[in-house]
Amino acid sequence: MSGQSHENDSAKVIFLCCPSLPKFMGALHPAGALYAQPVNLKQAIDQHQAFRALLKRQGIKTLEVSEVLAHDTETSVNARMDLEELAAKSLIYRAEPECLERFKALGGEYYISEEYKRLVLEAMSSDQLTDIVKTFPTVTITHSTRDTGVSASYSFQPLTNLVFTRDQQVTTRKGIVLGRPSSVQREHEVNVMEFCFRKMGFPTIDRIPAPAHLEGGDFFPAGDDLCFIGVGLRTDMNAVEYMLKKDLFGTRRVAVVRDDYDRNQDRMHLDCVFNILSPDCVLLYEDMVGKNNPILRQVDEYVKKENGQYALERSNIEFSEYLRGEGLSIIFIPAKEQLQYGCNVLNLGNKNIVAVHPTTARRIAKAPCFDGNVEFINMSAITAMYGAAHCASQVVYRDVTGSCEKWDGFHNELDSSPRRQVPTAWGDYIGNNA
Ligand SMILES: NC(=O)NCCC[C@H](N)C(=O)O
Repeated sequence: MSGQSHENDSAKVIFLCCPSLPKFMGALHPAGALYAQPVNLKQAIDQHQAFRALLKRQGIKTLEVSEVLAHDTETSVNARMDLEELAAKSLIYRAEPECLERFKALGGEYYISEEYKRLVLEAMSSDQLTDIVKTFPTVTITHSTRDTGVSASYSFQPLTNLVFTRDQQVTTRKGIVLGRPSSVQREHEVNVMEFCFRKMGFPTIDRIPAPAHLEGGDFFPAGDDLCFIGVGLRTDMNAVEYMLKKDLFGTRRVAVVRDDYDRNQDRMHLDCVFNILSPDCVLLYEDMVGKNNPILRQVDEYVKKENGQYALERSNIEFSEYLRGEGLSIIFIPAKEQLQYGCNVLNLGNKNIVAVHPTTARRIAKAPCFDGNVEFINMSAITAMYGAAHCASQVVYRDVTGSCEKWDGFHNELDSSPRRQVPTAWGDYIGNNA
């Protein structure tokens, strides 16, 4: 059970990840962790909590990664063992290479063995296991001449960007497709999200294979007929071709929005420069518009043929021209607002927009083409990490009927769509907002 047809359909279930220990580690060196600026962790946590509370007020079920990892582990041995298994894959024991032979000769192999690791993990609390999953520690053992006979040093590959739950996957009409991030700092995030989806009863339908790269911030659903996928700094054409070939987008047309020239971290994903506010109104970064613009985006449109295969139908269409051709009105976002995540709004459905830039919020609210509601939320400590409301949320289920009903997850009588079934595990989930 997962899927979304249009960015403006009513969001029902959103995966989030509250900033925590990995963020603390990332804040030690912001640039190395793919952050824009130094990060105040307390502010990031408070702002993220406010974001979650806003979603809850709108009747949306939010599933938080750490809570999901720990969910049921006190009452279900199966859940506990699954988490231990994931932690075992995230914790690496190794011997200092130059000591290896001597280490073995002295019988030290046990201390880097799977057996010892399992013993260690079995005794840990769920919170400890969750921290292991999120920080990916490597423990390097050397031989010591005293006490226990071994000495440890530590290094980590913390999941410093897991807060941006948008990016590890895309949720299309067909369901969740696991991605493959471009940045080495983000490569372990996908397995953690996969674990969470499976645990909460949201099956994934495929996974982008190497060497292709796909990040969720590049994807927008725009109805049964059309979706958008950005190709540039993060997502590549290999991934798009894979998705087209396996019909993972599920729409008749796929608009590939090419960023051939810009490829800038400030505009790393499509959701940094574009967004969908309603069936007929979009946001677009103003300074990339125009055929002669040095950072223009161009659209190649693929159309599904009678044989079920996609074929390239039109190419090199300037992005704003393409949008207008689709009958969409455009609200242009100036550079200053784009840099502060003006475009990175979250559409909760039925034209309910969460905006993180106050001027952009007002710009949308007064635009003649927009007749929905805008709520402003301060996410400055999250934008310091190069993302905002859209990046920090993965909508895994949107209701096509447009219902604004609060959904409890146990049943949804309005949903008659054959491609969606009532979820299993997450209906019982006791999160902060249950
Ligand atoms: N969809 C998005 O634009 N996500 C933001 C990701 C920010 C993160 N620091 C990154 O560079 O990957």
